[in-house]
Amino acid sequence: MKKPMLSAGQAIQTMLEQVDAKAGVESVALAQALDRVLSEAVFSAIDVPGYDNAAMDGYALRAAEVSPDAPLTIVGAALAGHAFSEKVPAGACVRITTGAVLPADLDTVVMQELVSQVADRNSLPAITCQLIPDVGEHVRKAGEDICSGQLVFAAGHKLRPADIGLLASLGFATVKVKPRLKVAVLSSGDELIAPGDELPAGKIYDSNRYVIKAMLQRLDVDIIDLGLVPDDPKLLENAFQHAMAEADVLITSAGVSVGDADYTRQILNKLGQIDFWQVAIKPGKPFAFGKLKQCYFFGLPGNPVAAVVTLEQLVQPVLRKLAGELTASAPSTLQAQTLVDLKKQSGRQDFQRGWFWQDDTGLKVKTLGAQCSGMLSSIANANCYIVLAADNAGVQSGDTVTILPFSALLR
Ligand SMILES: Nc1nc2c(c(=O)[nH]1)N[C@H]1C(S)=C(S)[C@@H](COP(=O)(O)OP(=O)(O)OC[C@H]3O[C@@H](n4cnc5c(N)ncnc54)[C@H](O)[C@@H]3O)O[C@H]1N2
Ligand code: MOO
Repeated sequence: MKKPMLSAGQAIQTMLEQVDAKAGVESVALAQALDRVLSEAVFSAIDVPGYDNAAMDGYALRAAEVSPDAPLTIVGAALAGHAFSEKVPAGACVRITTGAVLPADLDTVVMQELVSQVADRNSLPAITCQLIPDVGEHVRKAGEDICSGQLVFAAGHKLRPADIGLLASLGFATVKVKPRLKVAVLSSGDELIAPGDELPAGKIYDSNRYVIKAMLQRLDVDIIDLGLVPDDPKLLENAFQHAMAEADVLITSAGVSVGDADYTRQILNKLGQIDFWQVAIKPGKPFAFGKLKQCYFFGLPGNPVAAVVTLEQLVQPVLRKLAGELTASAPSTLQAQTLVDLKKQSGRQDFQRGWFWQDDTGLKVKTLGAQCSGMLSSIANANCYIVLAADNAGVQSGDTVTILPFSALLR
């Protein structure tokens, strides 16, 4: 009996169970660490801030000494980078700027806008406060952001821009990260012509390799471009051997369906193994996963939209695990009202391309023209998928549908 096709969830689960994060550690300069995945947990060696300091420009004083009738004599100034280290006598205060060390024995900062400049009984410059402050007001306490010894990031965290700033604030000049994945990419098909070349009749431009590489750039992997490979089993096998020697992953497009020139499966069987080659999604049914010894193989369908959808939905979570990223939670779906009818044949989970927006009554979504899996414009003009379950038989305008906003790979 024919084996039932895997659902998208089952396919992802099957692949995730079979892959382990790439081994190895690299030390990189912090300025080069954006989008890299931490290979070990990061703990802070210092308190941030390192000392009690002013959160406002104004006057540092003892809150208990503030009274409208008792001017506080200004005995000095504490500036950011220049502490006031003398003793502050009773009845006195210190001019202070934002970020300056709070002088010892003082507990509060009053904003300069809330004081009046006066003279004390010896005609020295002094202030009175218009309001009685709370103790500790406008003081940033040592360690209130991060304490020495605190876990800052777990191993597997992918560094975002603010994380780089945080690591700099903790004094890290370098960080230990996982090595980047090496991903080989090829397009196969005798009908393909490189963009820029003349287009003879009956040929098309290779778009898959370009969209695949662009999406992979968002994942911060090293790309090995194996180019355009014609439907020639020997040349395809050579390209696969090249990937096996140099890459952690090979991503191909086309050649995994049932066409006469679909050699990919034969070569995979010869050089490695195929785990599965069909998934019950539309577009994207002819999707193959396998192994070429140490190199993982993802065979994307040739139809351009199917290639994009399978790379984003099925391959992305596996690449993230291979890159050592912490297992991410399932992508967040939203509910929206469709403003168009949606046709659907039952059998496969459908990823229709849609455009969603918010209006006064909630989230709305519509499709933009035909949903053919050969039409890249359907995805280039979209910002989400409308996800219809395998057993859904169509949706009417006004119904509520599940949408999945595009992930970072497509934004
Ligand atoms: N009898 C059947 N025919 C097809 C089936 C099926 O189940 N039974 N599945 C269809 C589906 S679904 C898809 S998707 C395609 C995928 O087939 P392949 O992955 O083997 O790819 P090809 O047949 O070589 O190409 C399909 C289509 O995509 C164009 N293409 C291929 N590579 C590129 C590229 N790099 N850039 C732009 N466009 C590309 C190619 O010219 C074809 O038009 O099979 C269906 N057929
Ligand atoms: O994957 Mo195919 O593109 O479903 O039509």
